[in-house]
Amino acid sequence: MTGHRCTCTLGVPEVVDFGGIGNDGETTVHSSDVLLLRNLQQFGWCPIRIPTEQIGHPPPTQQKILQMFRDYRRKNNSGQHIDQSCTSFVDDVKYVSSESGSKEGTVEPKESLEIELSSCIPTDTKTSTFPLPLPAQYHQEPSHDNNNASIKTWCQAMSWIAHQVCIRLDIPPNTFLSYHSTNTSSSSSSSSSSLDLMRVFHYYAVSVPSINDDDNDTEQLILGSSPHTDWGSLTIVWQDHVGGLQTYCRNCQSWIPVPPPSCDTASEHTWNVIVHVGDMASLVLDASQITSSFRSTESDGARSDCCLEPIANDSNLDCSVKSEISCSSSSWPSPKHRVVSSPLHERVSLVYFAYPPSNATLNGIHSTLHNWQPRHRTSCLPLDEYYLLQDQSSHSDIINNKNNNNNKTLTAAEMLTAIWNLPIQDIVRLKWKQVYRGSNDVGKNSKNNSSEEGENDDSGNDSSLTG
Ligand SMILES: O=C(O)CCC(=O)C(=O)O
Ligand SMILES: [Fe+2]
Repeated sequence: MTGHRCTCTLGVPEVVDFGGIGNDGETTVHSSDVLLLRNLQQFGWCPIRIPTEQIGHPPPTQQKILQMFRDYRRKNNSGQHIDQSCTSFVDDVKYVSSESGSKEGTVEPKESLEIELSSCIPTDTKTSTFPLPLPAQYHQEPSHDNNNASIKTWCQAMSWIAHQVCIRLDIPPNTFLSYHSTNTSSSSSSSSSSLDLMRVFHYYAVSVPSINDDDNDTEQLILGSSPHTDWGSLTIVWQDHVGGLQTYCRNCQSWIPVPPPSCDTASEHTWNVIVHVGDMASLVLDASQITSSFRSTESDGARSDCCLEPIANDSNLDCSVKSEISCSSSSWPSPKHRVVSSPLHERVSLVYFAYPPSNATLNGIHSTLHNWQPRHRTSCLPLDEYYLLQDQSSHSDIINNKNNNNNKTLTAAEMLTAIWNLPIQDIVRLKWKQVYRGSNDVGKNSKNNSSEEGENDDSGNDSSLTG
């Protein structure tokens, strides 16, 4: 499998253990929180270990997820894997048989199940809650005919983890994550339904016959997920022991495997997850404010090893130039990542995509987090690196003029300006339109859209990014 150890000075982020002693998660900042902060600032991702007893439900197993997919395929009367693109619902869970995330439109050899967080909230939670209740609600022993309940439990657990990350970093509520509201159907402007969703992936084992036997050096890579950054605020990934998730090290310009849990550590006693910084968080972040909250209790002995670099105050320095100099200081990069399919082993993962409140804007979140103008942000990641700011439509979509009404391609900087004051929900809807192919489906909220608005993705109601 391609990918090797990162040889540059950055190394890889150390695992953060949420089970450390004295963790009250509220007032005291502990060394594990400092490590979490440093990892996200420096690498844009961080492996986290959480004792199952904190979550109240064991992590999934590969076996359980594979059985689940067999069940859903049977329900969909489809024994097929890759050939035909289809989406269908079993209650709240959407089955997606194939998709593509690349501009080339290549079908990625995987299938997925998708659930929106708003479908997973216990019905007795009528008011907004923060953090979300632990998934005790679904604590019943999962059985084969109870797949949806298991998926909801996992989604709630992943959501809880995302909230814990924010609490530990002292990130203000309703910036990276929304207070939860069950009120998804309300059109009241004061209520903001959560856009968060979880996807369960099954990556097929795919091998490509070698064209030239002598050509041993040429590795045939099959990508279960093409290179991308995540659009939202935070992503939480649980992967099985097979591995295949890789992160691009912009420093040494190579793909680095994100170590999967070994069979030993992949026990029911521990959730091993990865947290990724998403594009929206990366774009709005002023690290200095959060860093300063860590500095304010410098006398705390547990934090004596805290040596966070102050954010560079050369904020007028051109971003791309800064990235040439160093991406190792507090920049909260949105990590580019991909999934390489194994020729031998099936792989499963849970991926929880967290978004800011749906009616927030990047501008508003930015103001809450700090008082800068966007062009003065200190992030050293060049704007071209954000997939949120790229048109990810396949070439054929662009040629067919489906997504780009006047054929004008915006630069990343123009795109940032175009989306800066848009409600997050409009940005997300536009992004899903770019990557979902093979059906009229518009991805997230498609079910809600069709029932509420009675129209498909050609709706004229969407904001346009085409200037
Ligand atoms: O399956 C994984 O490990 C990651 C998938 C991913 O990056 C994504 O769907 O955005
Ligand atoms: Fe991703």
